[in-house]
Amino acid sequence: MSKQFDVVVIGAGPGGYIAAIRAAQLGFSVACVDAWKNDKGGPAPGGTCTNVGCIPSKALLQSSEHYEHALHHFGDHGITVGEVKMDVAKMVGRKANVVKQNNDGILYLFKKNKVSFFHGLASFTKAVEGGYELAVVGDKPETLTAKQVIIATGSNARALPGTPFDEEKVLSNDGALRIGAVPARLGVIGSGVIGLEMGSVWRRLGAEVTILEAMPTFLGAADEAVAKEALKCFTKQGLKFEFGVKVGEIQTAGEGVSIAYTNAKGEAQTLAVDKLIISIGRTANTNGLNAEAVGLKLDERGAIVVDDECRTNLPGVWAVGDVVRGPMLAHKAEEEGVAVAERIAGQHGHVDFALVPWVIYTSPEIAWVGRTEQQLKADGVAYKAGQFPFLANGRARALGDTTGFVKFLADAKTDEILGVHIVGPFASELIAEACVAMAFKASAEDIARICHAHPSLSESTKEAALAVDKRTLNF
Ligand SMILES: Cc1cc2nc3c(=O)[nH]c(=O)nc-3n(C[C@H](O)[C@H](O)[C@H](O)COP(=O)(O)OP(=O)(O)OC[C@H]3O[C@@H](n4cnc5c(N)ncnc54)[C@H](O)[C@@H]3O)c2cc1C
Ligand SMILES: NC(=O)c1ccc[n+]([C@@H]2O[C@H](COP(=O)([O-])OP(=O)(O)OC[C@H]3O[C@@H](n4cnc5c(N)ncnc54)[C@H](O)[C@@H]3O)[C@@H](O)[C@H]2O)c1
Repeated sequence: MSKQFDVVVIGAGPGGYIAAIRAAQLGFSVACVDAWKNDKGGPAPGGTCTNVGCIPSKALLQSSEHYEHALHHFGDHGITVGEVKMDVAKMVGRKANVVKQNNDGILYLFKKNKVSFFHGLASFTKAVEGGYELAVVGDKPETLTAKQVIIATGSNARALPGTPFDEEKVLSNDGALRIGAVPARLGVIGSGVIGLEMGSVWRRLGAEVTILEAMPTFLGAADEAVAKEALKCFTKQGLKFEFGVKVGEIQTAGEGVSIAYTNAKGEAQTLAVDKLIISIGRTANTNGLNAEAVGLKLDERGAIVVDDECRTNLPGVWAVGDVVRGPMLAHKAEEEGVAVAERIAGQHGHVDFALVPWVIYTSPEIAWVGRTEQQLKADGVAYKAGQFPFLANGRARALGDTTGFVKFLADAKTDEILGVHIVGPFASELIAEACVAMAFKASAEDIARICHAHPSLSESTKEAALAVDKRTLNF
């Protein structure tokens, strides 16, 4: 006997669990099915983000940053500590607890919002009158029928051809978060977000980290000035980069890992490391959905084809998050999940893809929203730029972190803010003001006229807005 719901959500990552909660808030009967298993085989809702992504990576970044401060920066504050040691097992255990708190939090939210949760793999069996039938294979097999289906099945790490992840020596994001002891030499392929965040964690803990990147330049999606400043800082910290490389054979026989590659000059090189993280992007995950049973359309890269409003080619079937086009970010998945639930309810769900912020949680942090200077040039937009360094900010000096700057880009004629780019302390938090301002189509002058608390890092945002009109007060 099948269990009937108005809405069945497949996947309980940030896209899925948020869509399920919003749909329940709107009065629908909702089920959410998720296959993720914790170490004991039990449910672990939250998807990649909670289990092997956003949350655990930030837990390790925090622990390793504390360690680095104790080693190198406490002395500046007059603090002497005894021998500083890192218990990696304890750090990883703390991370596991943080993850579990988030898993439990989602189960609690499902209960609170009366979302029925099923632990298992959901697949389409057939289209039925007014909806779809789905099979759940898991602890307890179930058959569900749904008038509307929201697919939020996320993504998987992309492997290099011929080099599968063994999670012992060749690590995806999953293995990179579970390393049990600091490797003496860590290799990373790909200088994107995961490479920088995970490379930073293990570098702080004492590994010699070498990052091999195929592109000739660093962080092509970021504003060039930000990328330049960040690269300078990371290099000073000891991360080693090689750009413009072509990775060849990777050997794991014997001790460690050996990576053959050609450098930017075309010279054959070999990198020998103890562990290797491969972070070269992710691919949409539709494994196990049985898309063929209902004729769900995928693109050539395996992502579900959707329109701007997350509608698939099938009536009543929607898809959100990493499994569809667009940036693979948790907050983008969440926004799409909310918008889809609202559209199902006949409301005007809306996501402004131009205003999805990016944050890289390194030290310095990197954050931006809107267009970069190079994009504005390419688009032929006349703009004004204003920049303010944290070096001139009193709070940053008191914190002991004066790296980086805030940069504003505003329309030359109307002064509307077109992009805000931050590299420096708490960029992840500061960027929210720029998101709000841009959502309300604020001008740089609007920000410049707003009273910001003193002393605060956010004064640098105001000063960068003033700099657009060449009238900074503290620089
Ligand atoms: C190391 C790392 C760090 C990251 N850090 C950040 C960050 O700081 N900020 C940020 O915004 N983004 C970050 N991301 C990206 C973020 O994790 C993803 O964008 C986000 O998780 C996508 O959410 P989603 O709901 O689309 O999919 P996912 O979170 O991948 O969830 C999909 C869920 O669906 C389940 N599933 C799949 N198929 C089925 C099926 N057939 N039946 C049942 N269940 C199924 C999966 O088991 C999984 O639980 C990070 C990613 C990684 C790898
Ligand atoms: N803070 C965050 O928001 C955060 C953190 C981690 C991950 N994520 C998400 O997860 C996604 C995946 O992260 P990622 O770091 O794997 O991907 P990425 O797209 O950020 O970076 C991949 C990098 O690998 C390089 N590359 C690709 N193929 C290569 C090859 N064969 N040899 C050498 N270099 C190669 C690319 O040029 C690129 O610089 C991110 O795009 C992001 O959406 C977000």
